[in-house]
Amino acid sequence: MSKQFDVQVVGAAILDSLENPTKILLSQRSGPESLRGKWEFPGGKVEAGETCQEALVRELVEELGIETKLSVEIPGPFEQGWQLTERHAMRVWCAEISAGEPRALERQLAVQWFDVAETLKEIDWIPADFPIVEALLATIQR
Ligand SMILES: Nc1nc2c([nH]c(=O)n2[C@H]2C[C@H](O)[C@@H](COP(=O)(O)OP(=O)(O)OP(=O)(O)O)O2)c(=O)[nH]1
Repeated sequence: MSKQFDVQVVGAAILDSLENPTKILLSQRSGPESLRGKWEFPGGKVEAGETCQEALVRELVEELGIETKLSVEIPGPFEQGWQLTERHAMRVWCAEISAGEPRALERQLAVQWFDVAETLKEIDWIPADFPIVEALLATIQR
């Protein structure tokens, strides 16, 4: 679909193993108030002069203190990925940690591993993430 979004966001589905995923690492937002306490894919906004993949690797270093290897993208319906709001769209990649122990280094309330198979659907996600979670589950369970 061809729709242009003003703000490009990138996020990562960080899995314990790309070959045999059992756990996923999520961040819990502290703000804004409407999203406080909700869980999300770690990531953030792409800055000028960066590719989406560069921005995602940078955000994961800044937010969680980890180096990551990105693998396949979870493709959304738009060129810019998945619609989050009228202005924001997010591209999402599967990823694996290559170095470091994840810690909440920025404004997150928490960073936590969740069981992919049993809990992914029961998590208090940012509502805009639901279709991405469905697509992720379809990708993983294939
Ligand atoms: N990182 C991330 N953001 C998401 C997800 N779902 C969702 O609606 N969003 C929204 C929340 C924010 O409005 C926007 C991402 O902004 P952000 O605040 O995480 O990015 P940032 O750290 O680069 O931004 P800034 O506060 O430094 O300006 O996208 C998600 O799964 N992950």
